Amino acid sequence: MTPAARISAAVEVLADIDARRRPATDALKDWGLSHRFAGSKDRAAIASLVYDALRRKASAAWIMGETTPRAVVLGMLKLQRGLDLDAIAALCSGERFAPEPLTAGERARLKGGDLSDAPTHVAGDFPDWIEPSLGRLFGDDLVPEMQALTTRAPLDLRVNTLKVSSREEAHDALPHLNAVETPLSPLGLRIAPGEDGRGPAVQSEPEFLKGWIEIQDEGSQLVALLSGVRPGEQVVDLCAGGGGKTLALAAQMENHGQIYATDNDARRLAPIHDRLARAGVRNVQVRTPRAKADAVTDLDGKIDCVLVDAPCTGIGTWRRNPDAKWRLRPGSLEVRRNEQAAVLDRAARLVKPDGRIVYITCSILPEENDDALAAFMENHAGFKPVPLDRALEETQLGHLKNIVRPTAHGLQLTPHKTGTDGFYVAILVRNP
Ligand SMILES: C[S@@+](CC[C@H](N)C(=O)[O-])C[C@H]1O[C@@H](n2cnc3c(N)ncnc32)[C@H](O)[C@@H]1O
Repeated sequence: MTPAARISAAVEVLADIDARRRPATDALKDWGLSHRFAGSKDRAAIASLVYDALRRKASAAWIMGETTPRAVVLGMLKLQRGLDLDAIAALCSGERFAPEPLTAGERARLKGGDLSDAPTHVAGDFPDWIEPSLGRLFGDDLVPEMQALTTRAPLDLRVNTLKVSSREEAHDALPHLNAVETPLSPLGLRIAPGEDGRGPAVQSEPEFLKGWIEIQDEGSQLVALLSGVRPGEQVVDLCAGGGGKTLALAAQMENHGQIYATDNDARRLAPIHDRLARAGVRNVQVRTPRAKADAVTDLDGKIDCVLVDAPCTGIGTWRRNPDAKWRLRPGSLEVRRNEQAAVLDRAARLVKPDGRIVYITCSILPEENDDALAAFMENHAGFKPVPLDRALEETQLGHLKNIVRPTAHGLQLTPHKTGTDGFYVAILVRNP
């Protein structure tokens, strides 16, 4: 397919997403099935155009003065891909499979359109109803913070110290990936996104299959390190899901002590078994829930650290899931808030005196972060947040002190500040 034909295809896919209100992955898959002549490179390039258009949906429509899929793609080519008017006009030749030639109005918009008068939610490409909440966190930094969430994320790897002695060893074994060390996590390697937005097929590398490396955003690595889990502790990973954090905790504990990994959704937990085996983890007991039964009741009051990697809106991962932002609704935030209250309540019963809850989300909404903890502490007087500086020093992460955004009870990582996904973490200690 020509580059122009790929643009026509992206416009078609965006129209399908709009018309049928469906996730981008489904629309892209259907397009691929009904256009079997398109090769994998074409499909990747079209997906990349669609995701870039979703990243800049509001701002691209603003500079073009209309919200059609064609306008959004044209505006994105200017804003996200940095193409000038001539380059965009050359793609829109009207020839077979290429988009129709630019109209005079489109030319004028592509030449002169900018975001100087755009409302904040347009300049930052997010739904307007979350502006008051985001404003509470970011203040004057709101637009740059949200613009950083419209960029493409790199592919980060965590080096598994249960299998490899150092980050350098893993790095040197994978020279063809052109990875660099992550600046903040001592365990991370970073691969820049390719031109089509795709990273290399890391999962088929022999080193991945041997468990030397895991795919994990640097932010996720940092919040796991901040939990401060130590060899010998008793730990519950209450929302373990596929086990991303569990694996990181096991490596920090050097396979000593015990982690109980559970989740209320047995299907989400299922992949953890293979991942634990591959990573050489020996100190994790997976507690799969049976029917609705609580799988960790026997541990109440006995646990040093309960990790609550809470269900959340996932706003902090919008770099990776840009279509999620346009599907977010107040109702879904409310559902997540109720779930967060429920998991925190459950965590409280597990913690022993002087033990701690480490609360994590991949969200930047205060409602899911500080507010959730404030509500929790109102009902659980025995829990207090650990001061940020102390938590960072104790986990050898003092270098983050002037980079992260402190909040009332924890800290916020963001693409703008830390170059990571938007993770929030807070540590609450139970009275002795
Ligand atoms: C952010 S995901 C966890 C990701 C995982 N920790 C990782 O690092 O890959 C949140 C998880 O919380 C689980 N969850 C939601 N409500 C829960 C509850 N009441 N008890 C336990 N797990 C719950 C969801 O099934 C989901 O797997």
